[in-house]
Amino acid sequence: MEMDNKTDIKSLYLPELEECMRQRGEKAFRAKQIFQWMHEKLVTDFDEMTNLPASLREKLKETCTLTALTPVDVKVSAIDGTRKYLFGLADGNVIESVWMKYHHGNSVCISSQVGCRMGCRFCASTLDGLERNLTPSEMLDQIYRIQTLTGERVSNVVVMGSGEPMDNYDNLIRFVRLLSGEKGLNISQRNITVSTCGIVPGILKLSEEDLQITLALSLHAPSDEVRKTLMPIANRYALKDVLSACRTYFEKTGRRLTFEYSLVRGVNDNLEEARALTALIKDLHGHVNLIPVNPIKERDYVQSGRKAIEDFKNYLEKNGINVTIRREMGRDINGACGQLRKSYLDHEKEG
Ligand SMILES: C[S@@+](CC[C@H](N)C(=O)[O-])C[C@H]1O[C@@H](n2cnc3c(N)ncnc32)[C@H](O)[C@@H]1O
Ligand code: SF4
Repeated sequence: MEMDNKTDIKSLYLPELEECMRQRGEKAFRAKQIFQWMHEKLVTDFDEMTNLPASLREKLKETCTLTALTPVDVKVSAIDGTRKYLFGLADGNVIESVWMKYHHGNSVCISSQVGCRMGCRFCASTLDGLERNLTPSEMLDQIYRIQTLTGERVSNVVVMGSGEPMDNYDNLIRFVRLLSGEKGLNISQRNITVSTCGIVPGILKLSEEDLQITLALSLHAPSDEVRKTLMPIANRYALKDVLSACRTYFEKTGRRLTFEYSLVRGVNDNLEEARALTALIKDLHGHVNLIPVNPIKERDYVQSGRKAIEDFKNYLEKNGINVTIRREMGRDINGACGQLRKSYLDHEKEG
């Protein structure tokens, strides 16, 4: 966890931080104090760590970084209070995160990479490719900053913002363990969902981690043929292998799966596809989340009509599949994931 030869201490597990303190000639209990300042009190500056001697704070400033994202912009939905944050990173990159209020608590959707290299056809996050992976501390700090800015506790986290989490695997795992750790925000692993476009080795590895998180698979089509037209990753991993990996995840963890299915008019939304989808996942005990595709100006995909969406849902339901239509949160604030960042970058280029 070295950045510019400085240690990214917010990405360290407690025993690693203790070792880091020992190397600097400090007592191990200092690590506990610092860990608490970072992960419970959510401070953004070493000078706020008031129970540390000034000399240690200076030493930390010289040799360590304390990741703290800077809010660049926030859009608040007049419809449902959803907030979309644009955060600046230390290297000048920007990322977006979303805060949503549900009756069961507050949920944050975080980005796992700056951009994405997976190239899904309807997704704004991938239009400029992948810039870089986010560090564990940059993933955590999206939640920490939002909790501080809203003043409200976050109880659910979904890794469904820009980026493919399995393409940043080690940082993702560290992030999940720090976020759910007893000495951090202590968010239950059952309230953490990781969404993937279907990277088979990543899913299999995740099933061995002894984690209780929910796995969401971006399925989007019941056949390789249609899936390939929407998601280039389908050329690498066949559906039968992706679903077999999902089955392994379910068997190893006991966690029910979520299948995301973005409905695109005339592409994947007819009843023939609903039938094929039912056959494909029937014995996987999963839950289908239908997402009316959110059109982006760079592509010409169109959202399915209300009736087609309802018919699709009813077909699945009648055939024993647990299904919901995703409520469109923050419809009025540049909806699709990656779009706020994209319009910010385009504006910067023009300016
Ligand atoms: C942005 S991705 C991030 C997580 C991961 N990379 C994945 O693909 O599952 C989260 C979900 O949003 C969906 N998505 C992306 N762009 C969308 C759009 N314009 N309309 C509807 N859903 C979209 C993706 O297909 C995926 O199911
Ligand atoms: S849908 Fe997910 S994997 Fe596909 S380009 Fe967007 S962020 Fe990447």
